[in-house]
Amino acid sequence: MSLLSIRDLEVAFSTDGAQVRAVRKVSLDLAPGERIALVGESGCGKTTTMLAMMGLLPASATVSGRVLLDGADILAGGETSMRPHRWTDIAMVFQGAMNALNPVRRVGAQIVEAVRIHGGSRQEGRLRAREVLDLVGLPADAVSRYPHELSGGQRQRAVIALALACRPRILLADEPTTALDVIVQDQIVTLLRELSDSLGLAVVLVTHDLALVPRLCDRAAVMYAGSVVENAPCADIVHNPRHPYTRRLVEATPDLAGERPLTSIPGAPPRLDGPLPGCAFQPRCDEALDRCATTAPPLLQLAGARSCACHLTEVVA
Ligand SMILES: Nc1ncnc2c1ncn2[C@@H]1O[C@H](COP(=O)(O)OP(=O)(O)OP(=O)(O)O)[C@@H](O)[C@H]1O
Repeated sequence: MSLLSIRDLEVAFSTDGAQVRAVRKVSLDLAPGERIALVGESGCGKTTTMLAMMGLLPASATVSGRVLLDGADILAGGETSMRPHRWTDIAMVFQGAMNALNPVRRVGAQIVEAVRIHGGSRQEGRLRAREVLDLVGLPADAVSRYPHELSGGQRQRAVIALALACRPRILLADEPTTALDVIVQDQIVTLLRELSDSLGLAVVLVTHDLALVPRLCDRAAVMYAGSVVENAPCADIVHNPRHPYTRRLVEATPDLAGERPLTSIPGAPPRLDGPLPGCAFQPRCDEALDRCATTAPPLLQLAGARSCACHLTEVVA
């Protein structure tokens, strides 16, 4: 059984009389200790999918579908069913979190507080703070440092330590290396991989940078305009992509394009506040068939534990 399964997740935001359908029928599975990536251009629904898993969407959001933890739906009961699992089973490193640590509280105190909020004593909190700071490779004196006394990479390690405070089984990491230099980026990716291996921690990495994905993850789900258009083991995503959008993403990624010339993807993703007839990628796709403009392709299961939503794949299959 999967540790976490998302089934037919839909999220819409009400804004100025319009409905933004940010997440459309997304289904994902995560096994214990597995590492998956959600990739795609800005605005394709990655963060919204993560926030739905944490039960942290704003009041303007309407959510449907199921989020199953150990087979039980934790979305159906709203906050009452989500709260017991937030941070203790599923934790999140938010986008930009390293700059959102409380600037006037020592790092250790912030971890002690997280433990106490979840029922631990101050003494347990102090012990756990030392443990998690050690786990993320920070020196023992980091416990009494203020965030501004740490480097960017150290602050990101502290944020990861904070997320691990209540021993979650799943870590959602939203753009955890953005705004860090390439050497520190590499250190954070290595840290996440080592933590996942040593703690059996399942990881969902959210990134727009496809080059990061094979360095950390077992498989990747590519999102476009709120939907998963391809889901496959990382090696297949990078070396044998089936969806034209995935192919264009690989060709636009410096570290993955190899000998091929780098090409950007023409045009922009569609607006999500109106109808999307047919395949959402069709206006930017140079392989589109007539039916792509009118009929949305279903997400087809293919051999090799992969799936793809493209009429061309259907033709080949
Ligand atoms: N609170 C909100 N109210 C209205 N629209 C929202 C809200 N949050 C997100 N959206 C819209 O939902 C869509 C998906 O956004 P989301 O942040 O999930 O994408 P993303 O792929 O994570 O992109 P990024 O990497 O830029 O965060 C976008 O069109 C965005 O404008």
